[in-house]
Amino acid sequence: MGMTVVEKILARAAGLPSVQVGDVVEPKVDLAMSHENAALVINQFQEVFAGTGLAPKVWDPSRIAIIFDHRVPAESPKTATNQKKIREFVAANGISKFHDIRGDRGGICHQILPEYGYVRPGFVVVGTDSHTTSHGALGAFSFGIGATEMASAWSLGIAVNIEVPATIKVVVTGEFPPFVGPKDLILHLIGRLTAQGANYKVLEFHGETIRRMSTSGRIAICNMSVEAGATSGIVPGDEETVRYLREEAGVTEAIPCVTADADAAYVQTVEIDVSTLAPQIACPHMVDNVKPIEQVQGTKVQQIVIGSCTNGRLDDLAIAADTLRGKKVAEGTRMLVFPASTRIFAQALDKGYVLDLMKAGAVVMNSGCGPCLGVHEGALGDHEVALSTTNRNFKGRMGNPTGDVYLCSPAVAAASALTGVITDPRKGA
Ligand SMILES: CC(C)[C@H](C(=O)O)[C@@H](O)C(=O)O
Ligand code: SF4
Repeated sequence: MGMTVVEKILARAAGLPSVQVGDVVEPKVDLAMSHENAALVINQFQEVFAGTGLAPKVWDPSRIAIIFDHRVPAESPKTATNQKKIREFVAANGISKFHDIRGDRGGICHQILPEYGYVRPGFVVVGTDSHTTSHGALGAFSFGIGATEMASAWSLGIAVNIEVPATIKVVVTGEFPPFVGPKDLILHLIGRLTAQGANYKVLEFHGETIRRMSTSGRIAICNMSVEAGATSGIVPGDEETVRYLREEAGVTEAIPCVTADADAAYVQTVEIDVSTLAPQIACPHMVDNVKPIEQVQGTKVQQIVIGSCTNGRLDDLAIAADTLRGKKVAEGTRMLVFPASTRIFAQALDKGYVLDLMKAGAVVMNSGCGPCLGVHEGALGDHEVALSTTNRNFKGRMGNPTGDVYLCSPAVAAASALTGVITDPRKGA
């Protein structure tokens, strides 16, 4: 029997000729990522060595990545002290893939890993963040784990007790209509599968639409795969993956890609033709509460957010700038834009997008998680409504349990910024 991409990756990483769904394996980890919650991992890591008489030592400092992003710059002395503790640990252990609070190499972890070429096709990537699924966009098997599991990864270089997940094949065909894109595709898919529909499973993306899709779009769909409950999303590595890693991440060494066998077994196949897809909106307070825009247009919005690891890349900012250039954000609505990395921020400056957005009335914020999680900046007032390109709309997301968060594409967010109500971007075309 053939193997899926993830089965092949796990077999190689576990040193086995093959694996099957349900097998429990302990694959070697190629990259272990944390952000500010590395502080928790450090505590657990020290526990692992307590009483052994051995000095705590990470298995391979070149394979650990730590990125400050959730609370940058620190919003409180507590966060600043945590960051200080992590910085000291990084220095003491020689961890090289460290991204501190800096304007020249900062950003959200799920943007930094692809941007710096830290992730490659076929890698096993673990991260103490649920959206670690993002890196499936580069053909890696990449998933979120807890601080305790991460402490074992740091000490042993393996992911412990990994049950080989079943895989759902998602075949996407057709040409996106104008103002419809990868974000609408993934919202639609989550709506169809539901928030638990892919629990303990991998979403493996195929089809001509995926083959034509940029790495940015692939990151958006793999990023949100976890919102259907998936362990991970994965786009098997292809020419676009190699192009991205060479041209954008500057990778020079060979980039072998892992593909699925023709006779691989899938637990389910989902087919989507995007040529008739409308802009999709995830309504409060569940990501699977997805409706076509027709059903919610006209809803008044106080805060528009464009950014995050889902949609804070240059193509997303280009859509926003193209929509707002020479126009104004509606009175009574505020628009917050936060580029996913400082590199993207600099590119957006070069292209004039930042000035276009500022002149229109948007507030362009530093790169990081910003308002997405609701713990840093850009909180909602009581009973306010946000329309956001981020990936979660749970109660309290964006810092206020009485607020409502609607999720959408950059095209919808930008069109709505001009009107102050949820607006179909196709109408202005
Ligand atoms: C804070 C962090 C652990 C969390 C996650 O796991 O995803 C956050 O990034 C989020 O998006 O909710
Ligand atoms: S931008 Fe949002 S979803 Fe992404 S890692 Fe940060 S908090 Fe999580």
